[in-house]
Amino acid sequence: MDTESVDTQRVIVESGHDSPTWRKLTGDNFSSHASYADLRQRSVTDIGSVSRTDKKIVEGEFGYMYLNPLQVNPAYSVHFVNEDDTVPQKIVVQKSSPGGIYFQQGEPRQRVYFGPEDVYACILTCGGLCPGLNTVIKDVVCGLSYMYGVKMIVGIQGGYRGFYARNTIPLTPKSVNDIHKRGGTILGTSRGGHDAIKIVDNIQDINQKLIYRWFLFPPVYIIGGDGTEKGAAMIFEGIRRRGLKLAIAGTPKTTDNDIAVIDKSFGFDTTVEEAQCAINTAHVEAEKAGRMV
Ligand SMILES: Nc1ncnc2c1ncn2[C@@H]1O[C@H](COP(=O)(O)OP(=O)(O)O)[C@@H](O)[C@H]1O
Ligand SMILES: O=P(O)(O)OC[C@H]1O[C@](O)(COP(=O)(O)O)[C@@H](O)[C@@H]1O
Repeated sequence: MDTESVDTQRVIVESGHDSPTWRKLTGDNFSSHASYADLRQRSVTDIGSVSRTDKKIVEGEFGYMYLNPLQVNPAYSVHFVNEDDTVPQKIVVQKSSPGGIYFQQGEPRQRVYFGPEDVYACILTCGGLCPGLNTVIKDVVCGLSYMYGVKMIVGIQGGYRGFYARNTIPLTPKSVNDIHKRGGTILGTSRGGHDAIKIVDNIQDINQKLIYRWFLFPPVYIIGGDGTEKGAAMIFEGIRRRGLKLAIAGTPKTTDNDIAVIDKSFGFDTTVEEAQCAINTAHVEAEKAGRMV
C-alpha cells in the first residue's frame, strides 16, 4: 500500500487502484458524516490490511469521507443539494406562526458516507401493493449499480417478515431488466404487525457479520406506505440508539395519498386512471343495462 502526502491531507491508495472517484476532500464541516470512513481507515491502520480492494480514502480536518462518484462521472449532470438545505412543511405561514417543521431535502449530496465498493445494499417492499413498485426496485438497483458503482445488492423477500426468515435474492441490472412490465413486487410483501426490536436485532446481526467478515455496510432501502415508513422510522431509531453503522432510506408509496409530506407518490396517477376505467365501465353498465354486473 502506497501512502502519499497531499497538502495537509493524507491519502491512502492501494497500488493499481488510483481511481479518480476517491479524490481528496477539502472544505467545510462534514464531521457528522465521517464515522464510516473513519472506521474503514482504522481497519486499515489497526488490522494492517483488508482483503477487499481498498480505494482511496481521504483524511480531512474532520475525519474521512468519500466524494460522490456522480461528481466525477461526466455522463451525469447532477444537482447536488447542500447538507443543510431544508424544505418547510407549510409554504404559507403567518407572521405570528410558531417555527414550523422542516425536512431535509432529498437528492444527492457532494459527499457520501459509504464507499460504493463497501456497500451491501438491501431493498425491501412492505405493505399494500401499488403500481410501479417493480419500477422503483429496478431504478434503485440500476442507480446504485451504474451511477454509484455498487456491486452487491440483494432483495429481502416478503417485506419486514423477510428480516426474520432472512430470505434474500441477488439483484443485478440484468435480473431486474424486465420487472417494470410486471405487476406487484418481485420481492413480495407482507402486512400485519412486525416486531421492530426483532427486526433491528436481525439487522444488527447481519451488519456485524458483514463488517467483520468482509467489511461491508448494508444501507437498507425500504419502499412502502405510511405504515411501512412508520416502521422504518422505528427501525432507524433502534439502529441509531445502538450506534450501528448503516443507513435506512425510505421511499414513500401510497395509492390513496395518505402520506402527508409528499404531494403524491409513484403509482398514484396509474391507480386513478385504472380506477376511472372501472368506475366508468360500471357506470355505463348500470345506466344502460339496468342491472349492475
Ligand atoms: N404505526 C406503526 N409503527 C410501526 N410499524 C408499523 C406501523 N404501522 C405499520 N407498521 C409496519 O409496516 C407494515 C406495513 O404497514 P401497512 O399499514 O400494512 O401497509 P402500508 O405500508 O402500505 O401502509 C406493517 O406490517 C407493520 O409491520
Ligand atoms: O395507499 P397505500 O398505503 O399504498 O395502501 C394501498 C393498499 O391499500 C388497499 O387499498 C387496501 O388494503 P387493506 O384493505 O388491506 O387495508 C390495497 O388495495 C392497496 O394495496
